[in-house]
Amino acid sequence: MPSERTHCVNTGPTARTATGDASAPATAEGESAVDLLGGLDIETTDDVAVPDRLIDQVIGQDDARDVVLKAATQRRHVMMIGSPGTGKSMLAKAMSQLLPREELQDVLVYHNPEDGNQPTVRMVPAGRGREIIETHRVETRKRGQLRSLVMWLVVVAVLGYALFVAGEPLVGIIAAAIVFYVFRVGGRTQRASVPNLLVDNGDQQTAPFADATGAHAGALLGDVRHDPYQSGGLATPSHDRVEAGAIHKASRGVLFVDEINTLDIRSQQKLMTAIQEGEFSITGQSEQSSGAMVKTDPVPTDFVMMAAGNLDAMENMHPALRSRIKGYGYEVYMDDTIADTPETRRQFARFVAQEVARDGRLPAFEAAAVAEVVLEAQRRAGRKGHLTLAFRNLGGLVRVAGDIARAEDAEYTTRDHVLRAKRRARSIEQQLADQYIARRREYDLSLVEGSVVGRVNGLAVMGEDSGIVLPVVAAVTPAQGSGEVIATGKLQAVATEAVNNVSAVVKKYARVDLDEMDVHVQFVGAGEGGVDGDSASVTVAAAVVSALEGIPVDQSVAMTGSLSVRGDVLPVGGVTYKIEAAAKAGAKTVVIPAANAQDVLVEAEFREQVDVVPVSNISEVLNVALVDAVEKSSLLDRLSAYAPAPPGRDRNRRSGPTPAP
Ligand SMILES: Nc1ncnc2c1ncn2[C@@H]1O[C@H](COP(=O)(O)OP(=O)(O)OP(=O)(O)O)[C@@H](O)[C@H]1O
Repeated sequence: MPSERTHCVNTGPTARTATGDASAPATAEGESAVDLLGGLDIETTDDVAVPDRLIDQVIGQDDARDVVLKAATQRRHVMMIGSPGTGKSMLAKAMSQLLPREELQDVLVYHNPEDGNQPTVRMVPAGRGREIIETHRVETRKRGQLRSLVMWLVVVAVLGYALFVAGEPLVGIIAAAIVFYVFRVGGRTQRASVPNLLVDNGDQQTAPFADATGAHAGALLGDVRHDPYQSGGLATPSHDRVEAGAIHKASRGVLFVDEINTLDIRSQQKLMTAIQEGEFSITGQSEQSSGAMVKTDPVPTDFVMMAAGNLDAMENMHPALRSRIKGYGYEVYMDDTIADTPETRRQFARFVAQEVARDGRLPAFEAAAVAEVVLEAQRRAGRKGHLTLAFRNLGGLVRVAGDIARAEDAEYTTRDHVLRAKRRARSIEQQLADQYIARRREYDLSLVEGSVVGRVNGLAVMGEDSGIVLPVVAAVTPAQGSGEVIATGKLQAVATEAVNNVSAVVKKYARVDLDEMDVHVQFVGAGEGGVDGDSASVTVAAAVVSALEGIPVDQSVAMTGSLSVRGDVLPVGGVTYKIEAAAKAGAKTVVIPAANAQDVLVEAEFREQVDVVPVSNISEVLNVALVDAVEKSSLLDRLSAYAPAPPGRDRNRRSGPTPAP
């Protein structure tokens, strides 16, 4: 639960302008921390008010928020589909705060004297369950004490009679043992009269929230424990062995199941029954267990279901379960990004304050540190004019920065802490990519100087956020029969696809018939991962054309882009990370699809290192990548008839510095 905070600054549109170092430029584009905070007048996140209700803490996801608010009043189910860490479980918890608490009940399970294997169930208002149990316990204790007293009196009487009157000590001991046993067995009947408090809502401040993500059948549906002592009066009464499942604990509250498709089919079917009937009997889940004999009366399962997952989850979940949720509720797709406006920036400042409050140990963030988080949110969005909504990862950055500050006993988390955290909180893929780049340097695989025929520095993405330079080498030889595409390594399919994409373009202008040539393509140093045939197609095309025409490629140029059969360069993903990888590897120019120009948000340190050239068609790519030669002019002339380059763009007149983010 979020801690309550003093309300100091309204993160709404009326906030004033900040003072102090927050007004210093924080980005190369000259945006000050104040701008990056949407004009917020704060020194640290201590000055930012954190709302009490979770639903008010949710940033972005307007559709999902509306749905949750609506579903809470109507008690409808919700299915949320979207990327991890965008707030699905947060919204589910928020829903539990919105549902009325007054209706909560406790559930008690009683021994059934007529059939010990069918315990009876009773519902009482929340909090009453504990009172009932306590009353029963006190009564049982009193009766037990009286019983013990009586038992010891009888034992003493029996022993006394046997010893002093009958003179038969052995008979007396046996008789006393029988008395002792009879009283013990009787005592068990007394224990059986104490009910089992199956669902205890006594302390619930809000409607319950049960997270059944990855739960096994017993945890989801309830279970009856196995009893190894089933004879000799030692058995535990069956009602005492009954355990509630998440579906019972969530009754009148929220049952949250993330990655819903990972629940086994049988559990999904039972879940459906629980949703439909609003009650579900508890029985032992293991057929070999003595618990399997036991089945309680139905226990209420009147919960609101909040299911979540990614798109795969929706495809793989039981269709009937999906239709049940859909039929009695809403489906909502989570947003990945949100428009970057002063208002959303202020909300991001609140996000940092929320995470600091939630963690409870992190030093508050200075305004400039918050601005750096907003910058990172811009970068991670991968779209110009947007901020990422992948808050779990962004929260990770906040925590690492705060932890660094804490380790240094700093009073506040500063911009420098955030910058260091960004380096430290690299994903596995980023770490791998850096190792990969270092290793390639060692083996001299990264060639970023001079010119080579048929070799082009392509760019690829590992994971979601790590670029690598992936050179493509092509050679063209006359074919024995009809020409083939031959790729070395495991990337035959990728290479064939890329060459097929470019062959239409090549055929139009080439002086040789590509069908009569074998095209050899090699992705240098690539494993299976990282290479997406589509985004490599411009690279493959440039390598093949260079090899066909014998014109060297400038190795300081790296490129990415997808090629249409008409020769247009189409947008691809991960351009920012690719540009950064090219800069790290030492490239001087990066060719990207013009349509991606607005997505570029390169870290300041790389901005001066590379010249980014947005292009729209293959002739522009070749114009930039091929070194000046007579053959090049002839090639470009032939190409211009097919895919004319925009006027004024030639190798000596590139588009200038990195486009502003
Ligand atoms: N929209 C949001 N607004 C504010 N904070 C958020 C938002 N989304 C996520 N967070 C923060 O990130 C944390 C993790 O988010 P949450 O667990 O809700 O993600 P999720 O979508 O359920 O992810 P997963 O599907 O991986 O479980 C939250 O506890 C919260 O601190």
